[in-house]
Amino acid sequence: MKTKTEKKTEPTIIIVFGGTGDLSKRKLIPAFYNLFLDGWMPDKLAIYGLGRSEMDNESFQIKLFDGLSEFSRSGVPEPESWEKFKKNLNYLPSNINDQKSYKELLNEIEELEEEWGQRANRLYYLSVAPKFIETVCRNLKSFKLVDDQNKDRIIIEKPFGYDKDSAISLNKMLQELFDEDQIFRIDHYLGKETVQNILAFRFANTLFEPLWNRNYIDYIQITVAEDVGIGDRGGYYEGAGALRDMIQNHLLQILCMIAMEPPVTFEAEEIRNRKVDVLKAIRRIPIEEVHNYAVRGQYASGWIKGKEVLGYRDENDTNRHSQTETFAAIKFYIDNWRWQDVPVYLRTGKRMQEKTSSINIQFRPVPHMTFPTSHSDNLTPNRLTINIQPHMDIKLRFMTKKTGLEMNLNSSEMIFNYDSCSTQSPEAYETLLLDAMLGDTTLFMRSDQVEEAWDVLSTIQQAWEKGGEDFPNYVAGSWGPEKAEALIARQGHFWTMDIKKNDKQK
Ligand SMILES: NC(=O)C1=CN([C@@H]2O[C@H](COP(=O)(O)OP(=O)(O)OC[C@H]3O[C@@H](n4cnc5c(N)ncnc54)[C@H](OP(=O)(O)O)[C@@H]3O)[C@@H](O)[C@H]2O)C=CC1
Ligand SMILES: O=C1O[C@H](COP(=O)(O)O)[C@@H](O)[C@H](O)[C@H]1O
Repeated sequence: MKTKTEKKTEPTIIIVFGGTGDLSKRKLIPAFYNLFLDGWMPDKLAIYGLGRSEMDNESFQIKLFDGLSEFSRSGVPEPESWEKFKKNLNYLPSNINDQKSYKELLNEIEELEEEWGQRANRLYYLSVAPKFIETVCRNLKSFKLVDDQNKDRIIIEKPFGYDKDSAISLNKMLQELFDEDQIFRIDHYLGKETVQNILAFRFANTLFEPLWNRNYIDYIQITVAEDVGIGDRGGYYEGAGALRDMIQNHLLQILCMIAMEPPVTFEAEEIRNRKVDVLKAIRRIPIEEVHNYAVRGQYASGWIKGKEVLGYRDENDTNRHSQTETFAAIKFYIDNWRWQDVPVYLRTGKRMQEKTSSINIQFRPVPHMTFPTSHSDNLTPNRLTINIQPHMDIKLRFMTKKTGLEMNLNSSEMIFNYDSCSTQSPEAYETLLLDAMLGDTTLFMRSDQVEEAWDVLSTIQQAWEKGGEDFPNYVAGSWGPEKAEALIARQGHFWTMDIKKNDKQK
């Protein structure tokens, strides 16, 4: 298997539908720029931003420069690097619904390829609302902008469908037009350094794998908490909610990486097969049982870090009686030999007290208490914490003797901290865009993964669509609704954010 360095990207033309949009400015162009700075981009490179807005190349470049200055991990571009990079940036006014635009795009691409004296790899990034995906794809095919004989690829942003049926139709349409290995369904969490590291941590060490099962693990928690609200994405979010926006993709994908069986090789299909096995094994929750397994919430106004913030219904004034959840917590079980009866708790929410994403693997308590109770007050079960962001580290909690003449116990931690690494972590989009250019689908979602993930959630979606929740039910700046505490407390478990006082071994 070749490394990325050995593969080296071939002459490439990148076409961003939605090039004037938020994602392009904040994530995509900064990612392309950093790949360029780090020498990953081919010498023959062109990036086309597409949108309806009227502007010329120069104003487009200025807009992107501002975006880079604000959002790129490398900060304000150095003049020399920027001058070199901006030569690759072009703007093409275009309307997705107008066939003339595809003809113009084809002319533009063919002229450039003629100038280069060769056919380039064409990478189409669909950074547009889901309703446009079909129109763009059908036109890419009919205008022969994508050719399956060449290394042309299409990146599709989330949300991928709205539910299982819509995802199946979307997949059907895409697979009619393109080969599966040309389709890159992106989930940016899979590009995060800390998420990719789960595979290295689990499968490049002998230490943890023997313990990684129901015999030693009591329960698993995955939290993705955000302190931001929905901002100006209300139009999209109102029709999505936390279940579709975060759980269906990011949290279930993290769960797959935690729970999957060891892959035999690091090949894309092998990794994707092992992940889809997990999704298939997740126990489906009967619709009448949903209230026992899943909790939803919506934020009211409150305070975050000393700043007063609006409630969801005020922030998103499209629906004053909105029943859209901005928080979701779910208890799952995975029905297989490794994980039978181990609860897996997922939770995510907006306007929570802090931005923090972490995975906690809670090990079982010791089977027998060797030490006298008076000396073991602090005895806590082992716990492995994988902090995804903003703190990036892996912590292993274990018991040690407290220094002194008595045999008293103390909880200690071993920490691997990414700050100690000599190289700065690339942004998730950098990893994923480079992989897409190289044709590596490992970190992208295959059609069956997406459909299976929707299937896992389908009864929850049905139950929640009926409405009936007394929203808003949590204050901005808290850790979500009280029911989320009860969901986990019922089994004597607790969310690790609130552990300080109660974290004693039973
Ligand atoms: N922003 C984010 O953080 C994230 C976004 N996503 C997904 O990425 C996609 C894009 O999101 P985002 O950038 O936020 O959206 P924006 O609303 O900011 O951008 C939408 C883009 O679509 C273009 N557009 C709209 N209608 C047309 C049309 N008829 N013809 C041509 N272009 C059109 C707009 O250009 P113009 O107005 O110039 O026509 C604009 O460039 C969505 O699917 C979203 O769900 C996913 C994860 C995070
Ligand atoms: O996909 C999405 O992710 C972001 C959170 O991403 P992060 O990398 O900042 O953790 C979330 O805010 C957004 O609602 C969702 O669409």
